[in-house]
Amino acid sequence: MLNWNSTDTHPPIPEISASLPYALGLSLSLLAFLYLRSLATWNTRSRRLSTPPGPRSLPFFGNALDMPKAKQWEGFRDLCAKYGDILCLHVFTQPVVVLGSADVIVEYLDKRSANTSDRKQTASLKLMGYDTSFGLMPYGPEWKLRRRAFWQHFSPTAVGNYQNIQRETTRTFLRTLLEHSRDIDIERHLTKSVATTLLRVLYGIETQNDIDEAVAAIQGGLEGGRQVLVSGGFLVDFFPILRYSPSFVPFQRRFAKWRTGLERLMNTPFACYQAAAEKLGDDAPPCVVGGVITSLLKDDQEKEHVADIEFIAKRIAVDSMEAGTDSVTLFILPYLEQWSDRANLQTVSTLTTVLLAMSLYPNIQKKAQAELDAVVGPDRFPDFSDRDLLVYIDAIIKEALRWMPSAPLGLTHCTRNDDELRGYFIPAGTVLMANIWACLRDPEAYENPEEFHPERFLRDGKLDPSVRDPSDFIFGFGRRTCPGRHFGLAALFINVASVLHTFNISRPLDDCGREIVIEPRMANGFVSHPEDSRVQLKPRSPEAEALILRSTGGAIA
Ligand code: HEM
Repeated sequence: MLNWNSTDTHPPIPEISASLPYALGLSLSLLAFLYLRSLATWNTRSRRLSTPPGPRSLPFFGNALDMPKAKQWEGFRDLCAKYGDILCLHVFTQPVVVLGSADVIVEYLDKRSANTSDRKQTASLKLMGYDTSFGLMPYGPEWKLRRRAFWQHFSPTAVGNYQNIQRETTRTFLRTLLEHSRDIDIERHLTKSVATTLLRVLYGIETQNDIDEAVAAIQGGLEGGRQVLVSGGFLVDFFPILRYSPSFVPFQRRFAKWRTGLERLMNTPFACYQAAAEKLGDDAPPCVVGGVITSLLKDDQEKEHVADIEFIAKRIAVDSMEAGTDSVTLFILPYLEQWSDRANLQTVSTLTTVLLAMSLYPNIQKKAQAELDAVVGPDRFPDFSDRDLLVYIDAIIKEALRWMPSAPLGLTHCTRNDDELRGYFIPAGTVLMANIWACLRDPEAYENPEEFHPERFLRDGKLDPSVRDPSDFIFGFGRRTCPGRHFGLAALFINVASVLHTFNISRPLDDCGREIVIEPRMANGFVSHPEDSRVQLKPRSPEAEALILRSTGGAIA
C-alpha cells in the first residue's frame, strides 16, 4: 500500500512506473480481443455483406449531422439520388435505413412485414407513458390483442355504424360555415367537428359540457406524443442512461408534465363514459370503449381482470386520438393550440388541402359541383350511399392525399431480426423510414407531380386501377397499416362532398378586397399540411343555404 507520509527514502513511484507497461499492455490486449470478437460476431451476423450505402459517418456522432433538418422528405430524396433507394445513416449508434422508392418500400415493408413490423421503444416514449400505446408498441402478443380489439370497431363493416354521427357533425360544421362565412376560422371549426365526432364514437359523449371538458384534456394529453414525433426523438433516446437523471432536471420535468397530461386524457373522457353508463344503463349510447370492455370481458373467463380491461379500453380510445394522424392529431391539436396561443394556429388536414386546391383550381371545383348536381341534386345532401357514383370527388380526395401527404414519412418501423435486402445487411433493431412523399411525387408514376390534377386517376369516367393509389402509401405498410383508414376516408368523403355541394370556395381577399396569392407549400414537421390554407367560402345558392338551415334547426338567430 502506498504511504505518502512515509519517510522511506525509496518513493513508491518507480514501482508504479514499472508495472504501468504491463497494465497498459493488458488493457490493450483486452480491447483488441473485444474488438476482434465483436468483428467476428458482426462478420458471422452479416455474412460479410455490407450495410446499405450512405454518407461517411463521424466518430461518436455517426451521421447525426447529415440528417436533413427541415422537410426531411426532400432531404432524404436528395440523399437517395446520391446513394441509392436504400440509404443507411447512423444517428449516434442507431442505424436508420431510409427506403426511397415505391418498389423497395412494398418489397420490404409490405411483402416482408413479418420482420419489419416492429417499433422502437425509445426511452422518451417510456418517460412520457406512451409505451402503452399500441400504435407505438413493439410487435408481439400485447400489440396483437389491442389491434384486434381496435379492429373490431373500425373494420369496414363496423365504421358503417358511425355514419349517423359523421353525417350529423358534418352538417353542424356546414351550419357553422354558414353562420360565420364572413369571418370564418374554418380550420378551428373543422377541428372541433372532428373532435366531437370522435368523442361521440369513442366514448358516446354528447353533451356540450362533457365535450368541452374532454377536449381540454386532449390538449395536454397529446402534446408529448406530438413533441416526440415532431422532434424525431430526444437525447435520452440515444443515451438512455440519462433517464436516471434526477426529477428536477428540466427535461425530466417536461416529461412529468406530459405524463400527467396523458393520465388526464386517459381518465377525463372515460369518467364521462362511466357516468353515462351508470346513469343510463342499457340506454347509454353505444361507443367503442363500451364495446371493447364488453368483448374483452366475454373472453376473460376468470372475470378478475376488470381493471386491466378498463385500462386497455381507455388506452385504445386514446390511441385512436393520437394515432389517427390526419383526422385526429392533425385536426384536434391546432384547434387546441388556438386556445392557448392564437398566433400559433397552423391548421392542417387533408380537407384543408382539398379546400386550398379548390380555390387554386376553380375549373376542378366546377367539375366536382357538376357531378354533385347530377348525382345528388339540390334538395338533399350527398350521402355515403352516393360514394360509388361520385367518382370525381373520389379522384379529388386521392389527389389531395397524393399532393400533400399528411404523414410524408409515415411512422417508422423497425427490424426484429438480422436481415438481407437486395444484397445489403440490415441488422436487427434498424429503424426503417419510408419516403412516402417521394413515391407520391415520382414523375414516372404521376406526370407533372407538382400539379393538382384529379383526372390522372380516371379513365373513361371510372377510376383507373393501373394508376398507383396513394392510399396504398399514405396509410402505412404491412402489419402496421393504419387500422383507422376506413373511418378516416369516410370522414373525408362526407366532408369534402358536403362542403363542395353547398359552398363555393375561392381565394381569400386582403383588406383592400384584392385576391391573395397563396403558394401551395407543405409545412415542415412529422405531420405536414399546407403552410397557408386560407380560403373564402360562400353558399352556392339560396337553396343550398336553405338546405343547411333545414337540417340544423332552422333560421340563424
Ligand atoms: C386520413 C387519415 C389517416 C391517415 C393518413 C393515417 C395514417 C397512418 C399511418 C401512416 C400510420 C402508420 C402505419 C405504419 O406504421 O406503417 C397509422 C397508424 C395508425 N392509425 Fe392512422 N391514419 C389516419 C386516420 C386514422 C384514424 C381516424 C384512426 C383512429 C380512429 C387511426 C388509427 C391508427 C392507429 C391505431 C395506428 C397504429 C397501428 C399500429 O401500429 O398497429 N388512423 N395511420
